[in-house]
Amino acid sequence: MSTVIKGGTIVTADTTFPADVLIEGETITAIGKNLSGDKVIDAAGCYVMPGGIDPHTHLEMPFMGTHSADDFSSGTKAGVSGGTTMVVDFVLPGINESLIDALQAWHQKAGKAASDYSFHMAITWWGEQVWKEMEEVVKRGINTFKHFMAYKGALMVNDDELYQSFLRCAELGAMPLVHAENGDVVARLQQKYMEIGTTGPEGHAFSRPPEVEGEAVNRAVMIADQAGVPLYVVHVSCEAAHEAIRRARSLGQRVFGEPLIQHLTLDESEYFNPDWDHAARRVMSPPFRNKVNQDSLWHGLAAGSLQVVATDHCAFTTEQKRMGIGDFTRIPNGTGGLEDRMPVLWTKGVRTGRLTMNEFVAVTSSNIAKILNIYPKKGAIAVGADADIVVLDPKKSKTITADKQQSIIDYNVFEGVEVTGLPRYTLSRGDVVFEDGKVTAEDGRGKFVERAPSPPVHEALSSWKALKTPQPVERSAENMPIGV
Ligand SMILES: NC(=O)NCCC(=O)O
Ligand SMILES: [Zn+2]
Ligand SMILES: [Zn+2]
Repeated sequence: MSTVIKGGTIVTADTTFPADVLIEGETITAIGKNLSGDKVIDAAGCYVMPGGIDPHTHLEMPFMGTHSADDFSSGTKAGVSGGTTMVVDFVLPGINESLIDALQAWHQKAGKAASDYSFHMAITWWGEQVWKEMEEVVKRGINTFKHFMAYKGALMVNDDELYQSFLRCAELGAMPLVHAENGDVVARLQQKYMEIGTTGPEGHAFSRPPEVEGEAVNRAVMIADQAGVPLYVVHVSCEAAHEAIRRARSLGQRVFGEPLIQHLTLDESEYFNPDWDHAARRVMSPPFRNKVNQDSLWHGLAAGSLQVVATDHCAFTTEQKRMGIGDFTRIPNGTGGLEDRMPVLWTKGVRTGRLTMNEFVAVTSSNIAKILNIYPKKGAIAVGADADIVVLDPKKSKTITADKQQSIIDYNVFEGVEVTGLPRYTLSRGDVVFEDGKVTAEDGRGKFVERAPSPPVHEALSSWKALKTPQPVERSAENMPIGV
């Protein structure tokens, strides 16, 4: 069966032009004028763009004594409602747990995904077993390893572990990711604010100032440079972190930065709300920042010093958040956003002139597809690409409300925000998975996307580092001290 998307304007990361798109099976097979197919999707007045890729989600993740509430079913359905057709989730092995066992457990959970997915592997502990298993993980289609520089006593790894793991990534053609915050200082600041009686959600923000993030990004950048490996910094929230990335890139280092839609559009005043629930629902790490930091992130997207907009979707219900009444350090960290990332970014970015439509496509799909080495199978409207497509109607509006969302939590951090520019249709590998405001995708239709190691940036950096490695000085006998 073939499908043709007719009458729309194609928007890619590079260009914009009117054309129809023909899909046969799961793949785009032609792009041009006056195409015909068995089934017609009307895209008149719409933009036809690659489906979004959200490279940072935590679905059904065990964390802080509970589990994130959205699973691979509700999470991917939230995604397709907002035009996102692929998520990349984090496999989180327990301490001393085999990476391969943890990977199998995540495959099990992801069995109900309604759209495609892939995984990053987290390095939560270090030892010979981890070093060995990293190779097998790469063979199983994962080319990214995540490191937490925060969450002391739980997920955090130290600098020596980071360096060893980064070296291993360099050998395997994989890329390290970091959650960059100085976990030791955060732990002390948490203690300080609890001791002086700041027990509410605002204490979470006070204990994670931009400086602790900036320091950690600088450290990770230095370690990656010494290990000779590219680096991807997740949830970049402030100028201090952005500045470290910008500087590294200006020095020729291969460093990528990922702001979240939450940090781009919500600010720290949320934590000063007198309603405890309101403030706690917005507790995430790093916390929301002030407007100056927000502006820095927008500028980075426009300038290209930041490349990707993600969500870090890690949703907890109000009841779960209340685990931290009287002690902000126990509020499960995380917020939702999978359904809202694309509409909010279109509304606050493209409609305001902060981003072009092509930049929108770049930061929501194409750039991350290249970084993850799955381009142009994903992240492209091109012959041969998977037919993961969003038909975005720039006139369609809604007011975001938890009552109508796919996510199973009981609130939405974007509650009341009016968005204009919504999917008319979302297609995943040729199937219409969202249409007319309704999700039509079935659980379990999503496929695991394997990602091969050694993307071009990795290869280039390895060659350059090999060329630049300091060499021993060859000394002849007459230049050596005599009789020693
Ligand atoms: N970001 C957050 O607060 N929760 C999810 C885990 C993480 O990414 O740090
Ligand atoms: Zn994180
Ligand atoms: Zn995360």
